Amino acid sequence: TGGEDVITLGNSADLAPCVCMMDELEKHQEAWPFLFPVDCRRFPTYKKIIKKPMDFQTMRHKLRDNKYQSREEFANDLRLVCNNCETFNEDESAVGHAGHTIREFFEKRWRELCINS
Ligand SMILES: Cn1cc(C(=O)NCCN)ccc1=O
Repeated sequence: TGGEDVITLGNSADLAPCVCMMDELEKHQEAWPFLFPVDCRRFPTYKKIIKKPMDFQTMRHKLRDNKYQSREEFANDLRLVCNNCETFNEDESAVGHAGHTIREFFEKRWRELCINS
């Protein structure tokens, strides 16, 4: 009755770095394999092999709908996109190479956005 301690949850941090990163990811030259969910009609085995599909459109919708409780949840969805890509594609394939490029871009830029915010 008013005496309860207010517990502040550190993970409801400002999501501004996520919006900025989402903009940059969608514009990236190597984003093309990840802009929309993988088409399971073109790749019938995808849903069986990849248990948790993720893509940039889905991430953008989660941001819009306030589904991310923290920056880390957002970062982990991007890492899921890249891990799924490595599972399903050869490193030397066009899609596989794009996944490595997007991951390297993300990790470097994410540090810059989060440290200076
Ligand atoms: C992420 N990913 C994308 C594709 C693809 O071909 N996307 C269509 C682009 N127009 C294939 C396999 C895969 O893991």
